[in-house]
Amino acid sequence: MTTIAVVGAGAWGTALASLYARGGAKISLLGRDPAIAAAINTAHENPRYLPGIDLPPSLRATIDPAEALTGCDLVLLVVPAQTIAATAAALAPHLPADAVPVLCAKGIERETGRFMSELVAAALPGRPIGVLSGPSFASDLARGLPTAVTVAAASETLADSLARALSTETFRCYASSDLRGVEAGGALKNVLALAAGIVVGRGLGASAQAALVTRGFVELRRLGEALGGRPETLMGLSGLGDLVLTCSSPQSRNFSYGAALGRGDDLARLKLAEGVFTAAIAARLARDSGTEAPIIATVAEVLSRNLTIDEAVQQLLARPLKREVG
Ligand SMILES: NC(=O)C1=CN([C@@H]2O[C@H](COP(=O)(O)OP(=O)(O)OC[C@H]3O[C@@H](n4cnc5c(N)ncnc54)[C@H](O)[C@@H]3O)[C@@H](O)[C@H]2O)C=CC1
Ligand SMILES: O=C(CO)COP(=O)(O)O
Repeated sequence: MTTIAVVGAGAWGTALASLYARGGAKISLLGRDPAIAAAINTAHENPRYLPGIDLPPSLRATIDPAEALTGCDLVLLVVPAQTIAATAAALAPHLPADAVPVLCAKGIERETGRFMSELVAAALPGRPIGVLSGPSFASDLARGLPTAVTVAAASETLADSLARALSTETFRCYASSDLRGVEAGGALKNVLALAAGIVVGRGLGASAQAALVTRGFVELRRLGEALGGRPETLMGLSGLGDLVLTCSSPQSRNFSYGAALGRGDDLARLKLAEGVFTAAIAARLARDSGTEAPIIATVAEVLSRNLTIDEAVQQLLARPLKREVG
């Protein structure tokens, strides 16, 4: 049986760990906050990140890396994208030599433009790497609702074996060897979910929302390909699938952040919205690769307060007319 360690006791890490604990797997959950670990172990709830959701009593959380990581075959890294490099480096001394890191964060390092797999390859050299990404809300997964995602690794054999090890009766993992395509889709959809939220929060209507998602997908596909992803991956669960989910539901924190921005609400107390950190670097990668990505560029400008939302809408509508395809 595969022994799994989950690093990060936030919403997604807790949901994944509870899924595997329910399935009877050998699983440990590594957090940072002793109060949250204690609540998971005794009240079987994560009151901060998954309030009101019953966790399996067999799930054990700890804040001790050695306790969580000793003997693990797979280590799921489920911390915010901008902290992945530091987290991987801190884990290195505790990780068994043959443990495979599986990245579950969605983002691009904002200062360098490096993808999560590049950061982890540098911090944990010589290890094969997996990526898990796709349309999957933590609260859905934690409640045992059916969910399907993509699990990628450069080697097809490893991707197949990771997909087998990480699938359960309710969680279906499709294998892929397109690591970059899976990572690009997950990172870019967050920026587009911010845009969809802005459209809804500003009251621009369902027609504008559909146009935004469709043209947003064109950008995700174009830029994803320019960054090395395969078109079929970008049209799959980790690209189109996750874009559709997060651009249409207030359950998405990126969508909600965009909606708050669109309404002019206070942003201070909102939850993690990874797109906020990815937007500017995604816009820069588009510019550097000569890829047309006006929605992504506009989101970056709005977030940095260089454009108001009304100016942004006007600018997008005033772009020269063009053929839809080509
Ligand atoms: N929540 C969801 O439905 C899904 C989230 N994800 C991705 O998973 C990643 C994590 O998201 P969530 O768990 O939802 O976020 P969260 O905000 O619920 O939890 C983040 C966790 O990371 C820890 N953390 C924060 N800063 C840290 C640092 N500097 N070093 C180490 N740990 C740190 C926090 O203590 C917390 O346990 C994100 O990249 C997100 O896009 C992917 C799929 C679904
Ligand atoms: O990635 C997710 C669902 O697949 C979660 O989306 P948010 O981070 O926007 O909540």
